[in-house]
Amino acid sequence: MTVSDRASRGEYEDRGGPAIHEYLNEILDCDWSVVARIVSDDVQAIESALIELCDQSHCSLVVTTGGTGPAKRDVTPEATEAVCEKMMPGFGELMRKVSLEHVPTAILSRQTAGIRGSSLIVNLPGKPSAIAECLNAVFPAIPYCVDLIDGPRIETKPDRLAAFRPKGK
Ligand SMILES: Nc1ncnc2c1ncn2[C@@H]1O[C@H](COP(=O)(O)OP(=O)(O)OP(=O)(O)O)[C@@H](O)[C@H]1O
Ligand SMILES: Nc1nc2c(c(=O)[nH]1)N[C@H]1C(S)=C(S)[C@@H](COP(=O)(O)O)O[C@H]1N2
Repeated sequence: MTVSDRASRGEYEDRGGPAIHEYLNEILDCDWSVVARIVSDDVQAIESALIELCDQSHCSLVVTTGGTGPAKRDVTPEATEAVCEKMMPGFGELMRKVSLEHVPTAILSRQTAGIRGSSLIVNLPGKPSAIAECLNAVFPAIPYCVDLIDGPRIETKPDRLAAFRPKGK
């Protein structure tokens, strides 16, 4: 799900959504399908889209890109927190840590993650290059997280990205 005023108005081509799709295609080794959405930096629009993806489309993983910074219209973390029952702050902590190896402004992202029902929502910054950088860091823990919330079994291509399940299976 792309959160961007300009991409939602068609002022520039959305490169974030396709980058998430391409990343997941490259690492996943199970049946899956994508539900793509582009919304403006509007808290109500973001919340409604997140609720729809989790409750109606039953997405086990919802990846957002954009709207995580300090600017007035950056409200993706607030919308995420509003729709989640549980926050998963470790995701944001790790993604900021690895992003700092790429840009000194990594600390400006308030990206977080949380659980709504059997769905995991993960925020990424808007820069398309941030997508693989952040997902490479947190994805090893995502399949087990989704197991724990009674989502479907997610398998990855081990030569591309090894999922870690503490019980080994
Ligand atoms: N979905 C996207 N596709 C392509 N480039 C993007 C996308 N989102 C962000 N970018 C690029 O990353 C920069 C920083 O992203 P940010 O989310 O802060 O956008 P912004 O300046 O708040 O504007 P907008 O919300 O209109 O995208 C943008 O200025 C743009 O160059
Ligand atoms: N990996 C990575 N993280 C990043 C960036 C980036 O280019 N790469 N940009 C930073 C900057 S400049 C900002 S302002 C914040 C918030 O970006 P967003 O508002 O597009 O979500 O993410 C930060 N995190």
